[in-house]
Amino acid sequence: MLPPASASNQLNQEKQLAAAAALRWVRDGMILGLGTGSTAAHFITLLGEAVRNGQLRVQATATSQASEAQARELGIPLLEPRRGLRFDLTVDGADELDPQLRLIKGGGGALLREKILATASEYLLIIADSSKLVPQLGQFPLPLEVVPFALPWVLDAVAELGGPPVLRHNRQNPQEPARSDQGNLLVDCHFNQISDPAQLATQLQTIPGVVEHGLFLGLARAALVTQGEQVMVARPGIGPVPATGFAELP
Ligand SMILES: O=C(CO)[C@H](O)[C@H](O)COP(=O)(O)O
Repeated sequence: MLPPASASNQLNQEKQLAAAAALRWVRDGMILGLGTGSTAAHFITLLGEAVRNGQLRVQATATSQASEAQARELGIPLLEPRRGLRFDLTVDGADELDPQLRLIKGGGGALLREKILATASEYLLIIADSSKLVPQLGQFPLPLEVVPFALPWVLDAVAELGGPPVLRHNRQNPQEPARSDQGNLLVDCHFNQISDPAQLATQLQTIPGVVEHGLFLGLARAALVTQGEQVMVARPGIGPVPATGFAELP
């Protein structure tokens, strides 16, 4: 097994390769959704270069304040939310994806805006390193965005569902809870194995005070997952097979 530093370098390289492959799915004139996290950040960097070089003219909306700041700094034209706004393509990372392209997202705390943009997109393309593809969801703790007042009751309800909940803390200031861009709390639920993601999603949706959960079901149309140096493409229930490059959108 690789030592941790080399393993994380390798995963970072895989993220960069997946991001570079995703750039080839972007067409001139597209309206894009920009994801959040380290893999999405690689994509935004490459997109910014393509915009600066005049290779691509696009407009975009970001799924977090962090991604928005990065895109603004790189000169990517940004669109505010408005009625009727739809995205041709949203490119985002994931914490876990299974062979049906069901996802766990929200490790970076942006699950609410990520789900809003994914739902408003014609095409959600996931980019990921090889560690993210799993046979069954649940090893990665499932994030919830929770209204602060509701926290105690949400913790009780999630514990009853069999996913021991842990309130996420601010990395810079561990005494404080982590907050989403909306000012809500984040709770990570340790289910370990999620045998029926659809049933769990329904159960979580009915808990008052849960603003959103990190299960993304039926939203991803394709995923670019790098294994070593090879970028693979997976579609729900199909693949992964080596990605061939251009014109992957149906
Ligand atoms: O859902 C997310 C943020 O809320 C990210 O897409 C997810 O956490 C993956 O992050 P990374 O690309 O850094 O591994």
